Amino acid sequence: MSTSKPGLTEKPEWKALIDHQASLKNTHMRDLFDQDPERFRNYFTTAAGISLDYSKNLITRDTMPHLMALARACKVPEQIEAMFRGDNINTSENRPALHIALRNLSDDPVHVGNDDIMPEVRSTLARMEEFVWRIRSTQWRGFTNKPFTDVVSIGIGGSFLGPKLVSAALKPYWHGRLNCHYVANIDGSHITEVLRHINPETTLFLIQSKSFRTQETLENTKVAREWFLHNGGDEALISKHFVAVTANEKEAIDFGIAEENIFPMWDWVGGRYSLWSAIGLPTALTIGMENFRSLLSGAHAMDQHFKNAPLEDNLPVILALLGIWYGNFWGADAHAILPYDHYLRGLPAHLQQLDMESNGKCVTHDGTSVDYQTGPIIWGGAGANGQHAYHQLLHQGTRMSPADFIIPLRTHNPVATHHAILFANCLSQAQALMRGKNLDEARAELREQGLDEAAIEKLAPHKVIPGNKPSNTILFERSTPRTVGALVALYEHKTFVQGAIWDVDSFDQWGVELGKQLGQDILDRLLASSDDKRTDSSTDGLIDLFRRKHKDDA
Ligand SMILES: O=P(O)(O)OC[C@H]1O[C@H](O)[C@H](O)[C@@H](O)[C@@H]1O
Repeated sequence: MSTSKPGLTEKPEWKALIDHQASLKNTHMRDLFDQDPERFRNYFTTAAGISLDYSKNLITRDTMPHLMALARACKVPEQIEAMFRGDNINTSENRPALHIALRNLSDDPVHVGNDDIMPEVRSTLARMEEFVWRIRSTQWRGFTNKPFTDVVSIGIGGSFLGPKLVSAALKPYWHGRLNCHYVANIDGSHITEVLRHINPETTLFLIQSKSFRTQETLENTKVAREWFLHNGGDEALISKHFVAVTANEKEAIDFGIAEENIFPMWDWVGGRYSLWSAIGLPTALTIGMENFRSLLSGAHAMDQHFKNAPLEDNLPVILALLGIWYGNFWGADAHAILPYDHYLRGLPAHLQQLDMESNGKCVTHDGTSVDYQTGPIIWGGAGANGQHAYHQLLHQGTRMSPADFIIPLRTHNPVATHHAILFANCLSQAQALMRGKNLDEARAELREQGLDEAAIEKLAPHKVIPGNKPSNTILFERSTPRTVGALVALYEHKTFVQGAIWDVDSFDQWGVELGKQLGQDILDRLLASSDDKRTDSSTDGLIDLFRRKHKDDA
């Protein structure tokens, strides 16, 4: 590494963690639980309505102090301050990352340069409020004067996953007549399937794109517009049915969106952090503005906790450090997000973008190549479904993937004893991962079933479950706007802390650009009347296949 400052792996705190990990290699978590009856209490903490049990981790009383020392050596507290202060922490794009301003419900200013951005944030919220009221109260109607029944949000990436997650998470709070649909993919089947079921007279389109340059979003918007014009609408009626959220007002206007129908976005909000802005309009339209403000208040409560709590009690910091512990010192490549809540089933997809786009980086702020692992592969899905599918790998596979079990204490839908069963499933999975089953236990179990000794010896190794697999359990009262807001903000800040330790820019995403550039060139070749350009034999061969097939079709 050609850096003048000592790199992360040269820090004494890093080296101390390597030694500490070596000292724990032969420790089993079940012994740690047996030795300390207070273990649950010692590793349980609550903030902003979210509780975290992190007792089922490969940690002793020395581990967290070591990790906290690393966080301090990496100036995590200073970096938290810098984020809240509005410093240009997105160094490659020379901008701040101020999603915290979008849910700043205090009277405190938030500055970008010398300007307080809060008046603009508040006035946008007020505009959203008025818009939501006009649609929901049916003051604003479709071109045949019928109230809207459907909202179609067209957007992708950060302009899709966040609002989709939150809208689904808060389904119990949907009230009124509005259905909400999302169109993201450039696969024509996506928009076709949505348009098939809606009526142009009663459909409102929300075009969601920070840049207003994203191919998928613009192409899908063109299709929606054509569909509208061919099904009773005309140019003069577009402004009744098309609304945009963007930081690029000019291109939205050029595209044909009426100026008064454009809600602002700002450079200082990353797409994957934007569900709190007007990008959240699909959510606000379905749950109402009061609930949307509660969502913001939950996130704000987590922001306050993150900003003010000591590192030792700081939920995002604890989660981040545990992730560092496994990714950098135990060789884990992945991290599982396992929501035991039907409404939160979109959380793994949202966190995939949040975490992998933020911390999937290989150079530090100053452009030096890292010599350590950065962001993990985020994966997961709803429990208990996953137990009947991929949990097998968690229990007996050779790879390490720490997991977050996420579950509300109470359900919106108390059906029979379902919630107790769901809760039992969640706890038993975490317990099984922690305890496992050793060879003696496997043998004893088979003996009880009456197997002979030869059969026992044959089968027992297959029934051994190593255990010692780490997990967190994240709990809250119920999936409400406030708790969902706090939960999503918790993961945003966790991601930030990890990026701060790895010294990467968590707010850019240059890696996604190359595919876009090459995609345009390939598209030109697919559609051209002839193609004699050559790049590499695989891409050329596949282009030829497509071209031949479409020539055959024609
Ligand atoms: O909101 P837009 O400008 O349309 O961007 C949509 C998405 O596309 C990009 O390619 C980025 O990878 C995402 O971070 C972004 O959220």
